[in-house]
Amino acid sequence: MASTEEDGSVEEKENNNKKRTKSAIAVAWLTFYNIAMTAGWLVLAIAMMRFYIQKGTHKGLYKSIARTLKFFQTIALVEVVHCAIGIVRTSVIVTGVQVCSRIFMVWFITNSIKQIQNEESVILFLAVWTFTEITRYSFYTFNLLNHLPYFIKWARYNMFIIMYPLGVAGELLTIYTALPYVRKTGMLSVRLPNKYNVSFDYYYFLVIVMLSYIPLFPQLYFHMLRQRRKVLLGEIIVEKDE
Ligand SMILES: CCCCCCCCCCCCC/C=C/C(=O)SCCNC(=O)CCNC(=O)[C@H](O)C(C)(C)COP(=O)(O)OP(=O)(O)OC[C@H]1O[C@@H](n2cnc3c(N)ncnc32)[C@H](O)[C@@H]1OP(=O)(O)O
Repeated sequence: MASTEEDGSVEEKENNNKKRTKSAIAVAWLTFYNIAMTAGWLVLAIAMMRFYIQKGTHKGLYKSIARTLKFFQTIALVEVVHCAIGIVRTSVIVTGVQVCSRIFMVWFITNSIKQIQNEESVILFLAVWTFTEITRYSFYTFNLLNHLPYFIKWARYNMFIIMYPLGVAGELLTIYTALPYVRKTGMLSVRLPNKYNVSFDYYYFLVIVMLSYIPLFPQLYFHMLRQRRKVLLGEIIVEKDE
């Protein structure tokens, strides 16, 4: 009996150690990831500001930062994996919609349709994304290091109230501007007849994507409002009790 209890406690200790090691690895990875992403988006912010100051126009700005943008935005797919394996407490669906819609904007709209790259709406969503991501990743980094300045927390859970609609406006305007080019060129579309007997019209697909913002965006926005209430108002209640 004594030996079983002893075994049990050894096993328990081993399990606890494993859990601790796993979470330490997860914390180390997330810290590295968030620092790298903060740096990446900071590089983008500086590159955009430098371009504008030097050239005095936004024309050509997208092209100058395209590579860095594609790299850091595509890497964000890792965040869906973070949720799926449970190292961050966020919904796979919410994160998936957020990340995939961004990747879609970058690769299948802005990168594929050169004629729209100099539109003001592109600069609008780029500026909004950049500000949001610098705030978000630095929030996660400082939070993981247990040294979170209040202004970063405040910015993370307040700025989205304006930034989210602005970013979405920039994205929708960009897709809208792309529609005539897509229709004219028939890009990424599959016409009948063909040997697989399938057809796909990218123009109508984009119309559906635009319409899908109507049910999906409010869900993301209300998710963030709930997070805001949890983090900001929750903390106020705790402070009052203390
Ligand atoms: C095929 C084509 C498909 C097209 C589909 C089209 C439809 C699309 C419709 C909508 C489109 C939206 C487009 C987006 C536009 C913009 O981004 S505009 C710019 C403004 N944007 C924002 O403000 C973004 C706001 N959104 C987000 O922050 C996220 O994307 C999120 C997923 C919604 C965030 O939510 P969540 O992670 O749940 O909230 P948090 O409070 O930040 O975190 C919760 C907990 O998880 C921890 N955590 C999360 N990530 C990390 C991490 N990287 N590292 C460490 N920790 C992390 C976080 O600390 C929290 O933990 P706890 O404190 O323990 O709760």
